[in-house]
Amino acid sequence: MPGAYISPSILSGDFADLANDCQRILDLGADWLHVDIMDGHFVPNLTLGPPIVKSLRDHIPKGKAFLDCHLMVSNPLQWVPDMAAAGADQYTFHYEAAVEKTDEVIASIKEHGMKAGITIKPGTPVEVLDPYFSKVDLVLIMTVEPGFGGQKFMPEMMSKVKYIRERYPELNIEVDGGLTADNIDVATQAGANCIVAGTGVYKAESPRDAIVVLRNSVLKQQGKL
Ligand SMILES: O=C(CO)[C@H](O)[C@H](O)COP(=O)(O)O
Repeated sequence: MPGAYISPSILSGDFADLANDCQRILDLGADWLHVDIMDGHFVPNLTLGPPIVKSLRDHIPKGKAFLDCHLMVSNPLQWVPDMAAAGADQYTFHYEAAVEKTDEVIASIKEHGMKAGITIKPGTPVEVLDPYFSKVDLVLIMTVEPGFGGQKFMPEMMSKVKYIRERYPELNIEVDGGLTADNIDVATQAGANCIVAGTGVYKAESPRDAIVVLRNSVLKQQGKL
């Protein structure tokens, strides 16, 4: 059975005080840090890139934080070496940006010593990932259109999570977009065990409690609570 991983999206954090902000979220109980990298081309927003990941890594060394990086970029192969050198732990790329090169991207991520994740936008059918489930460490099902935090969770994406969970009981399945304490059970009942939450953690009255609620929902579904 896979673990329960709560991965607050630092997109909702304080970019001008990033290291302290990330340490605060870790101290509040986060398992991973979700790092949203957007190139202004694959999605209509610009965020951060390898230099900032490296800088963050210099403040929070390997082993002290698992950097769960989601690359919303048009050329995922291009950024693998730079992200590995910057200290990323997991490199999740979009199938839509790598259709012809998917195997090559997965191989490159692994050669560079990172965990490999693959993801799809809401409009992409889950079956396109059939050849890759056994080759990756994580599948991310987007529950909003990628590009911005603070959007509404799309429950209709849960059929994709169920499809994967039925076939791969041990695979890490991550959900990302609009997850909060109010809708988390829908995602964990479908089989999600890695939970990204930006607004749902950072804007919660108690981010610490929000992390506990998200994790407990995963643990309950796994019969561990
Ligand atoms: O990938 C993302 C946007 O593309 C973000 O990680 C995601 O939207 C998290 O933010 P929120 O929980 O506020 O929706």
